[in-house]
Amino acid sequence: MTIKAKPITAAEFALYGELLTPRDAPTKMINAGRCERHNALATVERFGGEAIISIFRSDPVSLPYDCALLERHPLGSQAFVPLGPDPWLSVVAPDDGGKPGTPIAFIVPAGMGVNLRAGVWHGVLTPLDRAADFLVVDRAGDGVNLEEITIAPVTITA
Ligand SMILES: NC(=O)N[C@@H](O)C(=O)O
Ligand code: NI
Repeated sequence: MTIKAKPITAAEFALYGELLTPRDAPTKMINAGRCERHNALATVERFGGEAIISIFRSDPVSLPYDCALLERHPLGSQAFVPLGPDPWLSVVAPDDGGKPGTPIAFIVPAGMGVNLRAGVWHGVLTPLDRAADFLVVDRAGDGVNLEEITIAPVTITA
């Protein structure tokens, strides 16, 4: 199967999570009016455990990219915020009776993050073309919070 990567939109991503990017208008001004607070773009879901903040320093992939490994975190959400200047690839898939359905590949613009809600099938982190660092907020603690599945490779094209 081949799928074409498409620009991410809040509406199309809404089934899977939220976009982490400033809104059209700030929630409020803070710091004596010098700073816009774009508040609560997403919430950190966790079932037990605690929310942690990590940095993922990842090698890149390039398009066309054969995606064969999907995963989900049933006990917590997972947010990725790029620390570098490049666009990146976010692959998600609907749940189809406990298995991933047809994946969807989104191109996320430079500087924009995403929050994946708990239990959402996704491809592991995929910077595009250049290695990149991401700030990651997710859940650590007891229980199995990583379910991986190998699928028939899906070729993701530009
Ligand atoms: N396994 C891990 O920490 N990373 C994945 O969850 C990922 O989505 O990249
Ligand atoms: Ni993950």
